[in-house]
Amino acid sequence: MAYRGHRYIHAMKFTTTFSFGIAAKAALLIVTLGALSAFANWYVLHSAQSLDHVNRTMVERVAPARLALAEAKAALNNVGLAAYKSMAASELEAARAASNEIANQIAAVRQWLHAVSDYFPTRTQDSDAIRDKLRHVEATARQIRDAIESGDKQRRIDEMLDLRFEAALDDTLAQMNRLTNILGGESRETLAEAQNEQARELRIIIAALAMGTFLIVMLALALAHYSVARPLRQLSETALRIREGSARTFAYGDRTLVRIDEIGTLARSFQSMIAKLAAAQETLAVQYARVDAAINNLPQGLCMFDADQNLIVCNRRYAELYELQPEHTVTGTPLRTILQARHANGRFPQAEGFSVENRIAAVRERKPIYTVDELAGGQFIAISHQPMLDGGSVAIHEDITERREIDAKIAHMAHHDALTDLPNRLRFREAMEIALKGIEHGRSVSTLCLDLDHFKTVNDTLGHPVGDALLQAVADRLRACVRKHDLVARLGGDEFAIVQVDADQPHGATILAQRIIAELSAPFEVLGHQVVVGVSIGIAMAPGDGETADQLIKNADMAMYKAKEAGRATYHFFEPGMDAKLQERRALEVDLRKAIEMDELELYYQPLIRLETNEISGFEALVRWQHPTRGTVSPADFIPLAEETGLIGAIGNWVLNRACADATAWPSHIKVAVNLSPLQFKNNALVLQVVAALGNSGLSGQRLELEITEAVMLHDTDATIAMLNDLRALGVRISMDDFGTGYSSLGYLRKFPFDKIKIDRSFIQDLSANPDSIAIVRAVANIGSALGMATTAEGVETEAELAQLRHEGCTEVQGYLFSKPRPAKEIHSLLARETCALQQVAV
Ligand SMILES: Nc1nc2c(ncn2[C@@H]2O[C@@H]3COP(=O)(O)O[C@H]4[C@@H](O)[C@H](n5cnc6c(=O)[nH]c(N)nc65)O[C@@H]4COP(=O)(O)O[C@H]3[C@H]2O)c(=O)[nH]1
Repeated sequence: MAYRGHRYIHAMKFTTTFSFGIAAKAALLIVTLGALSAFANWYVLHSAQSLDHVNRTMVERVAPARLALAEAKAALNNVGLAAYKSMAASELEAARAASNEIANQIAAVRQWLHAVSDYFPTRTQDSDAIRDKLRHVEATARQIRDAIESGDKQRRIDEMLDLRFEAALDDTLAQMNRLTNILGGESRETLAEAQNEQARELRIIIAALAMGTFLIVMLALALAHYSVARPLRQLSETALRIREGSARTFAYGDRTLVRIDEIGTLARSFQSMIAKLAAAQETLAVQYARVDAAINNLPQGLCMFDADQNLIVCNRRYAELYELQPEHTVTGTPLRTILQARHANGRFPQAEGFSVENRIAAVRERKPIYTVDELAGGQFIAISHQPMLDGGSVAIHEDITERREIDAKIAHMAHHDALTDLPNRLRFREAMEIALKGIEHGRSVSTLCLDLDHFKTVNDTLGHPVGDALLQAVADRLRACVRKHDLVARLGGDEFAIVQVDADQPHGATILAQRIIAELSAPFEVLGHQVVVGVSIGIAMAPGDGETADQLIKNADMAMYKAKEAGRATYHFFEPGMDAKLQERRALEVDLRKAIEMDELELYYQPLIRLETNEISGFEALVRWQHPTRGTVSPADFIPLAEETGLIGAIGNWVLNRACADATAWPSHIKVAVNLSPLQFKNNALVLQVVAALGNSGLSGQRLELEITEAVMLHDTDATIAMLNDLRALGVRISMDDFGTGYSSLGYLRKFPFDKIKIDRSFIQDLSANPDSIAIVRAVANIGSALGMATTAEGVETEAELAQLRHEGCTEVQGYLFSKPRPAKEIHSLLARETCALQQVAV
């Protein structure tokens, strides 16, 4: 707006200045012509007046001259002669006066003659003749006066006067009269001639003036043409070239540009405007090139149509997307032609309801359109079509095929477990909700929650890759177990769930659970390992056990825990009241955390008896939890919970430190045995923790015994053995605990030279009833003896068991027969009375 205003003011200024200049020049011309005309008039008038004046002068002067001469003659006639003749004094005076008068009159006549000579050069001769006569008259008059003055020459004067003076006067007068007459006539002629001459001169002057004016006008016109019209034409041509866009500079030389008038100003304005336009065009060209590059490099197709649905512009991607030929992307191509071309080459949606006419009609409605076209080959194009203010439209076409695939993949990932590709918890919940809607129509829905038995051990011992492969294998078997419309999901870890619909309940869920247990109980071959796991299944049925997905999942989960408690590899239906147990477990976890913080844990010690000497060789540290309200909580209850929740690390380290510290108060030959969870071996700092416990307490490494289970040996064996060797290097003894309950691989005994093998309590309790147990105990005792390892029998409760174990070659025993685990403060009294007690059982 400011720019426009500026231009307008500039134009006004120019117009005003230019008009003023032209007007000033025209006025100057008119004034010049007027002045010339006025001068001509004045000159003509002046000339006429001069002639008239001459004429009048001549007439005026001839008359007095003539009169003067006549009077002189009369004076001479009347006075002069008589006076001269008488010579009377008075008369002489009169004669002198008359003579002076004659001289005066002659002077007047001479002046007249002078004027005649001036104005009538043709009469100069006549004038000269009269002058001669006058000289003669004068001479005569002088002689007479001289004669009068002398008085001697009276006679001669008479003679002279009589004869010559009169004659001279008459002759002179006659001449003058003749000349006067001639002059009168000549004066008129001359005047007429002069007037004619003046008229002729006037005509010439006027003609000259006219010619001059014409020339001036022509000159002015030429000048105007040269200085105004021509530059204006140049400017107009330049303006035209500017309009056509071909003007790059003001192409008419420097002369116009350096002019200091309005044309110069205008030309310079044009020059500046052209320069600015050129710069603007250059900028525009650069910007256009950029925009063009940007448009053509857009990953989306772009097209613009005018109000008549003719193509204004489209980019390369648009042509590529629809495989359009170059002739279809030419500006002006109708939308219909383009759509028809797309239709013909198969780049238009083939689905029902899609047609060229429909699409044209939709565009014509001038409303935004957002649509996704599915093209042949499964390609999806998202189209965003926007009407423009000028009636046209602009559209963006984007190939979203890949994005849709990614979206689908993301959606799949959001709803599926990456490891097994089974639906995840989210998807399972959704499926449950959908299934539950069918309850109103009499459909049955049951939820089965599955948890693998011993999976944790597999994972901890064989490593995650085996655990993962096992989960995948489990998923495959589960898929094979269910019907098409049932859904198997992995909820996380080793937890799976199934929603079973339209089955005859509870029979259907029972059959399914039994089938799954049977399938999953069969050994798995994973990554070169044969793995045996079981599964515990909890079942909840809608609507009796819950009407919402969350309720059913929660209740099936509780039932599953019940199945685990029931001995694993079994299933359990949800029953009211189970909820409380789960709550109980959670409460226990919270309390355990608190217990660690509040130092509520305590160590009890159970003696180990060396059969060779019947003496206490050491004590096994067994953790106890003195709960303010629950009383003493057994480690069998909270150690698995601590392992599941990761609290075992803190508990294990506390036990280690406490046991070492307590043992320092015992006799120096008494050892202390500490249980280590397999999970503690996952911590690389275990060796350091042991060093710290020994260092802090001052206990010798030889007095510390670490009990590990077979599970420790299953996991990352090399690293574990390295750790065990490091511990051994501290002087610490390593025992294999609970031998016989796990895989009982004799290979472990070869891999690491344990100091002791502890035979699990279950074999001891079976000794009397089960001959196999005796054989196992004997074999272990023999192996221990062969490998130089001590063998400790756990859970010895009876004399018979003791005798049998002694017989079989066990080197050490532990059990209630000797003592239950006792608090640390009782160790000394236990040691004091050991001798007599052991004397009794040693028999
Ligand atoms: N019926 C019967 N039981 C006997 C007899 N003699 C000993 N016991 C019990 O057998 C268990 C021996 O410990 P374990 O096999 O290492 O089994 C332990 C051990 O695996 C674990 N545990 C205990 N304390 C710790 C600990 O500090 N750290 C770790 N990691 N585990 C521990 O808890 C398990 C159970 O510990 P406790 O309840 O103290 O149970 C102890 C002990 O009280 C007997 O004659 N008859």
